[in-house]
Amino acid sequence: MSKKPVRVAVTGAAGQIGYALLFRIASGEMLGKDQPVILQLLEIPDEKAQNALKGVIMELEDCAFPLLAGIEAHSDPMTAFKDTDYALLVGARPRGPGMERADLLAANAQIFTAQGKALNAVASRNVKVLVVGNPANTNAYIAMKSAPDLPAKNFTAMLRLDHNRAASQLAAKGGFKVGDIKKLTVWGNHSPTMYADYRFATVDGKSVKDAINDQAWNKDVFLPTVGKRGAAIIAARGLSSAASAANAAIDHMRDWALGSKGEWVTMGVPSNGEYGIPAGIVFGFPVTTENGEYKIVEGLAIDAFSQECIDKTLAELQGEQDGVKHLL
Ligand SMILES: NC(=O)C1=CN([C@@H]2O[C@H](COP(=O)(O)OP(=O)(O)OC[C@H]3O[C@@H](n4cnc5c(N)ncnc54)[C@H](O)[C@@H]3O)[C@@H](O)[C@H]2O)C=CC1
Ligand SMILES: O=C([O-])CC(=O)C(=O)O
Repeated sequence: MSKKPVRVAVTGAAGQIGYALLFRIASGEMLGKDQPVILQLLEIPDEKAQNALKGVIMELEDCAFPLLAGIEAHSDPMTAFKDTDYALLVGARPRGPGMERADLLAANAQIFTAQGKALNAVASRNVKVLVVGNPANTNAYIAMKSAPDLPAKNFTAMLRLDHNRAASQLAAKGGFKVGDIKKLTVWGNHSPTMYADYRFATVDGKSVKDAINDQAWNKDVFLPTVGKRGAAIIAARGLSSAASAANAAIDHMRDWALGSKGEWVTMGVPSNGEYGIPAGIVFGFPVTTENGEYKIVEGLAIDAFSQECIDKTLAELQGEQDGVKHLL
């Protein structure tokens, strides 16, 4: 018997990431090739954006995806999020050249307050929320705090792009196949302060750190390259990353919904105090996922260098959180 369709809300559906994301959700890459989906698409109530959304919907129709059980266009989160099982909060202003993601805080914070409230009011009580719009960790925190009737653990932020970038850089450096790298993680904020950590990573059971054996490269090349990759793409393309961001969103949701089969993945999730991160801070952690739930990998040794990196990214997140206190 075929499965009952699930509802997937996507905001910013007519934007660049939306355009790289929706077709893959509709083709079953996110929730499985046997899972029908109803897309509930949100754009701002502006004629140009709504027209662009219409065009995207026409293209979705023209793909004749067998798993696409319905498409809705919305301009109000209260209708877009009705009964939704998954919510991908992409819609927000992207940064341009010379901006840091934190510069978007003021512009984007109100969006996530309103959308958190709407999720609280109308979404499925089990809704799985992924915040992509920047600054992603703090926006996820804002949405979570604005939705007190939903479980806090259902609000996550995207650090998977950083995780995938780190894997790709390591593969190039060590001559590994990217898919063979296990137990990699990125701690903290989706910003240049993030700490991509390959101390535990393995390829075929062997230590990646031992194989690379180059702390100067780690500190002076790898961490800045991964941390500033978003800016490098803006400098090259004139626009922020979109296809790779959509790909990471698919990876994040797929693993959360369908399980990581024992492998570590990175998700930005509200801390319960793990590794000394104060409860409630939405922080990148290594997690494993099973049966629709994620679990933070605990008990990892944190050396002095790692602690310094973690403290730095935490301090930045706490600063961002302080900056939005008045909205919550
Ligand atoms: N977490 C991550 O790893 C990454 C995050 N991003 C962020 O994702 C966000 C979206 O990026 P793009 O798609 O490139 O931007 P874009 O400007 O191409 O599209 C954003 C869309 O969101 C819509 N929008 C704005 N406010 C909205 C609201 N309140 N409700 C619904 N829709 C709304 C806009 O009309 C626009 O169509 C940006 O904040 C960007 O910085 C981008 C790449 C990676
Ligand atoms: O850098 C940006 O503004 C977009 C983004 O988050 C990324 O590519 O990591």
